[in-house]
Amino acid sequence: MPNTTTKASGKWHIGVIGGSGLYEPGALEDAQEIRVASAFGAPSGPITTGHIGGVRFSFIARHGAGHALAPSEVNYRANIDALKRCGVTDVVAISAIGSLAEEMAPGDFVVVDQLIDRTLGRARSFFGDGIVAHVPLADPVCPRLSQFAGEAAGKAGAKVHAGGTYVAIEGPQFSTRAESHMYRQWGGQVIGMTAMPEARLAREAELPYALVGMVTDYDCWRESDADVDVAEILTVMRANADKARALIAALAEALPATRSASPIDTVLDTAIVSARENLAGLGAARLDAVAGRLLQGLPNRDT
Ligand SMILES: CSC[C@H]1O[C@H](OP(=O)(O)O)[C@H](O)[C@@H]1O
Ligand SMILES: Nc1ncnc2[nH]cnc12
Repeated sequence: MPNTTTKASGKWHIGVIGGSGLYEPGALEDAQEIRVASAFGAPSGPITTGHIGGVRFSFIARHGAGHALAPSEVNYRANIDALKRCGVTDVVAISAIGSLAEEMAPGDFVVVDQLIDRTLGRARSFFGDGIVAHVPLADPVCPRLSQFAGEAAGKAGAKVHAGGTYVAIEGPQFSTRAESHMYRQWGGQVIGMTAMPEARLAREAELPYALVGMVTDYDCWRESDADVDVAEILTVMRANADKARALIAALAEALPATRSASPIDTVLDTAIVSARENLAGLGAARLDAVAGRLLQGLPNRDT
């Protein structure tokens, strides 16, 4: 189902990336499961696409069916590229997160607004191979989409924190106690293993990105609390999965009828520094979705 929406249509098409414990999106009208090939390798799995009200949603489970992919094994580029190929206009990611802040308690939802990247060696850019792009990332999430996602989380019955700095660690091990204390000193409020490079790549693909984290634990900094373990995370996530699906449904209602342009839609206009003639070169072939807007009309030297 390539490119069923263009941003020019004024219609929302929300890509949802479901994290730990959220492997399917809930009821979508006329739901279809599709396999989308990406030039960047295999996405985590099929995409389920359908409508809620007038809004199209396309859902991918980040860790794949049966949670087969570790955070370092997720092909973040393929997932974002595949969503873009479906015609997604905006991406909402839903994640399990640990809390580094007393007031963000297990069960609460946090609409993340800043990220600290401690991941190592993950493919973090679509560009290279002759095409150099430097997108701005000062504010790595879209404030407009985050606002709607936060409203939707509230309507779904969650206690919502508007804003929070997420520390993305490589994992798969949880943090040491010293690291956990250090991240708190850095100003980290929540912690996870997947928001980077996902947010970077969404920005490069000109997709506004929002991240709603569901707090599952207090990591290992809090003396009165047991140290985080997976069983604890999955118990809280299972209890919250219905709320996450309700959030998706509420988002369809929270969005205005028409999608107006976002500055993120055209961020590549001023980010690509390589000579324009290089855009038709070798590296451009696989950028047909991510940077297709800029490549249209250029001769393709690969064919
Ligand atoms: C299953 S526990 C740790 C795992 O959960 C979070 O995943 P996601 O962000 O996809 O919900 C965390 O980042 C770790 O990958
Ligand atoms: N404490 C934690 N550290 C890293 N990722 C997590 N995901 C959920 N809880 C986490």
